Amino acid sequence: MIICIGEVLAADALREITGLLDQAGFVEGRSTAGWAAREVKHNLQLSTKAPQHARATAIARGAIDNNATFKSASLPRALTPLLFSRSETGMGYGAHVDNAMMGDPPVRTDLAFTLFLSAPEQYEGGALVIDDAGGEQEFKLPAGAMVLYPATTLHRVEEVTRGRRDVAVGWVQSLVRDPRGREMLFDLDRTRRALFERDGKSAEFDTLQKTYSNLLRMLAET
Ligand SMILES: O=C(O)CCC(=O)C(=O)O
Ligand SMILES: [Fe+2]
Repeated sequence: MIICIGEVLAADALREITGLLDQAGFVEGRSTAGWAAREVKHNLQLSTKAPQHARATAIARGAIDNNATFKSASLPRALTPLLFSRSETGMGYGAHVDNAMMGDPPVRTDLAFTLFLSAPEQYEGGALVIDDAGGEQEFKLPAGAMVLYPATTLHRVEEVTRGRRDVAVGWVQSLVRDPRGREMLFDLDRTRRALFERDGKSAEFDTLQKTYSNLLRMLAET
């Protein structure tokens, strides 16, 4: 399941992050790629030691952690630190698969996300292309929007042919490892919320609520 979530970052949060990134120095992106992905990773990233990193992370994480759709779809158990990546003209990231485990303490990368920080009009090329069961799908979303996708896929970022593409990327270890389980819980969650919205706390809602909770109990690992 690949989902796009609009307006994860409000305009003021986006403005503050892009302001921070405009003042920051970026370093070669290769250092954080696995040994094979390194060959095809041609971008820049904000060093985690840069003074802007902590503030930009705090703003972005505040928005991501509070996003209801993100929580419902990913059921986060842990997130890796955010990576602020920049692709200038001529840069991109060839086809690769993300490392299964990242960070210290290690986070299992069940899901990956790209939070777009540049508006699509600011660059040409630079689409994130994800190769999933249905074929290749391209994503180039408005600034502040996110694509959340299985980290198990081969994916790439097309070369930027004009302008500059800034994004924040991260990975999620889900409470529910099996993507089929996550999808069922996501569907049930949306349905129980819609039913509650429509009819209030009905008997049907209570049953659905029970099913959601019991399925989560059955599938969640902590
Ligand atoms: O920039 C993106 O949209 C994705 C980058 C990526 O695939 C990665 O950092 O592993
Ligand atoms: Fe990747």
